[in-house]
Amino acid sequence: MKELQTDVVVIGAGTAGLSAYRNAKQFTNNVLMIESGPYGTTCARVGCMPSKLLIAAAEAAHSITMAPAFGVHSSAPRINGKEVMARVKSERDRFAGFVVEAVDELPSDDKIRGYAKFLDANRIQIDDHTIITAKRFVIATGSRPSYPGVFNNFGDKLIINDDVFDWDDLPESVAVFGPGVIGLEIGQALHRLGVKVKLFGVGGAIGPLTDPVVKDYANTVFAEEFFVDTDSNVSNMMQVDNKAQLTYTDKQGAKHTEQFDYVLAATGRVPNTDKLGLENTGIELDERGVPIANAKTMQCGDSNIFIAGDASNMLPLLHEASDQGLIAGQNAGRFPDVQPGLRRAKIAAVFSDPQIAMVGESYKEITTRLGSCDCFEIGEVSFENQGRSRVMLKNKGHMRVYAEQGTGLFLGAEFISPQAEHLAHLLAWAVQNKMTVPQMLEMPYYHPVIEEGLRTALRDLNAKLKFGPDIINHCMECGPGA
Ligand SMILES: Cc1cc2nc3c(=O)[nH]c(=O)nc-3n(C[C@H](O)[C@H](O)[C@H](O)COP(=O)(O)OP(=O)(O)OC[C@H]3O[C@@H](n4cnc5c(N)ncnc54)[C@H](O)[C@@H]3O)c2cc1C
Ligand SMILES: NC(=O)c1ccc[n+]([C@@H]2O[C@H](COP(=O)([O-])OP(=O)(O)OC[C@H]3O[C@@H](n4cnc5c(N)ncnc54)[C@H](O)[C@@H]3O)[C@@H](O)[C@H]2O)c1
Repeated sequence: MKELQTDVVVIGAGTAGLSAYRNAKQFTNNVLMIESGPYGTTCARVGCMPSKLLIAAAEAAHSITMAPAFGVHSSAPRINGKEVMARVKSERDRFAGFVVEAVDELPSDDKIRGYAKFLDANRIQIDDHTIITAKRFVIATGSRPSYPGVFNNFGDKLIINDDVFDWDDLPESVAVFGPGVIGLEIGQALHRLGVKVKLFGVGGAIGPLTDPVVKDYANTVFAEEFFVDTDSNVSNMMQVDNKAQLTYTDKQGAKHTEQFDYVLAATGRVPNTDKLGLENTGIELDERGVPIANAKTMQCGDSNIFIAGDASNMLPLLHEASDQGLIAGQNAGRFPDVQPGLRRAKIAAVFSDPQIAMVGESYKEITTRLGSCDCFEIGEVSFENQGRSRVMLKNKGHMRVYAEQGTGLFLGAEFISPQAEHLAHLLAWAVQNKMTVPQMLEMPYYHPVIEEGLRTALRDLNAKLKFGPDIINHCMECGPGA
């Protein structure tokens, strides 16, 4: 067994780990980074980037399908699955290649390959070849898909997101379990690329939404396009004749037994903290075995251990992994001088069509915090008659915006709409700048743009806060269809 000593060990070379490594290095040269899997990060290899590449192909196909509604006719799209997957993989490899190149440039003595496990609060063992004694640690081990054990009945027909991006061709049929972010994005993209998709969920949940009005709208709009049952009843899961077979009960109560080429488990992810030997460190863990950390410093209790990225189970998103890695890395580097870092306004976007976005406090968080005190108001807008959205034939969506009574402080929003990714940024900037609804209405709005829909929602909110007049339907000074 090789023995090493260092100041800081970063476990995991994903987005959070790389950020932590770089930032810890600002304070000490003695930083080691441990990685058990391939370099390249989850985001670039099997996450954000390949999923958006698949969605881009689906959007191309969908725009051809929609063209006749504009009077533009061509033959129906012919989808070549091999070419679709070839582009997804070659572009994905390009993105992941940049990360691998960056890792290659790091000093080779700083990088150790193998699976790290804590022996105690100052020692980790890597596989069966190295023991490292370190003063501080950053856990940046990411997350992995989690699904009920019964799914294993599908045998090798059960897949996770990673497997989709290994395909050389598109399959004929996929049953997707979990209409959360991954299931919705990949499920709708596959459907638009001509794959027979059935998307099954539980309890009516859809995407990350918590606002019942927006959730209901999203449920309806996706179910109009393809088979989505967010409150499904599925049984008899098994593999038969080299196919995944299951029985589901439809909304009319009829039972259907169907076979699929694959079942995609998109039923959520769990932090990779359960096999790290954390019980040997003395740090406090929550009921899921995830270290309890300070969200401003990423420090676990007052220990020498920090955590970042999906492993922290705070907000499993790329920009959060990067920010948390920065904070954890700097604090591990300069420990015991631990300082709070910048935590930005919350923002999340789902790249479905229509897109879904959440900004600031969610409906669930606001109602939990403020209960039924009537101290917040909700403004809303439908995008069905919104001018720019109708022009583009993208007029599907509903937005709800929340603000505090009395102060008019903008708190957050949940919505499904065209170009939600962009609206979400405007709103997140407003949350971070602690803007009030009247201040947001003082900002410029061009015409005709989707942002005019946001303005309508804010005007509605402003009126409900008693800061402005009631909203007028078809208001003339707003511009036609605004
Ligand atoms: C399909 C999909 C689509 C997504 N799309 C988006 C998106 O559009 N936008 C967005 O913001 N986010 C998206 N995400 C989420 C985003 O990818 C993650 O939040 C982010 O990649 C997490 O980074 P990380 O550094 O925490 O983990 P990772 O990048 O997974 O890094 C963790 C690393 O730790 C290593 N490791 C684990 N255990 C050990 C150990 N014991 N010893 C050594 N090494 C270990 C792993 O091998 C891994 O390389 C998506 C995720 C998925 C799955
Ligand atoms: N666009 C993006 O930013 C993006 C894209 C993909 C993933 N991500 C990140 O990855 C995280 C994980 O995504 P995810 O989609 O795996 O998880 P998720 O938590 O978003 O969704 C899981 C879904 O599975 C459902 N579910 C649970 N058990 C089920 C069962 N037995 N049968 C059917 N449905 C079941 C849940 O009700 C939920 O709707 C997200 O929270 C997000 O932070 C982000």
